[in-house]
Amino acid sequence: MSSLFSNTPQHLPLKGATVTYFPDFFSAEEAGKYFALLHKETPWQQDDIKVFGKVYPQPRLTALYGNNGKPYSYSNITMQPHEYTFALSEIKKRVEKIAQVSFTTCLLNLYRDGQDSNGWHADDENELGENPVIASVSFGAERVFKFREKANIKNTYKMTLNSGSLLLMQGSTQHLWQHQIPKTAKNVGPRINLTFRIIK
Ligand SMILES: O=C(O)CCC(=O)C(=O)O
Ligand SMILES: [Fe+2]
Repeated sequence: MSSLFSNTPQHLPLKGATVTYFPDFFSAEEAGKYFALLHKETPWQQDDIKVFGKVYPQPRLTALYGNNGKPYSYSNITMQPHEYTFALSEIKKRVEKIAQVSFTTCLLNLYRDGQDSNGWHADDENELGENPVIASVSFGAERVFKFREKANIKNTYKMTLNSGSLLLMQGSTQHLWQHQIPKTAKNVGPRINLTFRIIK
């Protein structure tokens, strides 16, 4: 249910996880400005992923930024970081105030339309350390975001991530739950997602 004070953080009811949703972390004006800037200025790339031995183009575009030169590897892809832009540093500072950690790295995802997606996964790569803090910012089209419990994949939780929102995942979340952005047949516009992480 949406409350009158939608700026209030919402703690998601996921067993054993610590996930907090801030629906209006950025104003609509800021979100629109950042969406346009990042859409235009980011050197988007499309890597190939291997699924059950077959190679496919990843169903979205990505870019990696970092302040310690460390690459990030997942799904057989290794990405090298670009240096933070002014806009990304501004966003990083805002997010760090709430998350109370210093992030090194930001993975950007561009979902061009409803056919772009992100399959079930947990952000549990070794270089993220035990109990990673992951701060996920969304700009542009609204998309459905789903969680499922690893120990009981029928136990799912579905929400919509709106433009300007922040989703903070902490504690045991990545150990116990997976998440995804499913494809949608709806006619949706592009969406940009930023996930701030710490790579040791
Ligand atoms: O686009 C999103 O909201 C999720 C992105 C994500 O899960 C990831 O990049 O690891
Ligand atoms: Fe993720």
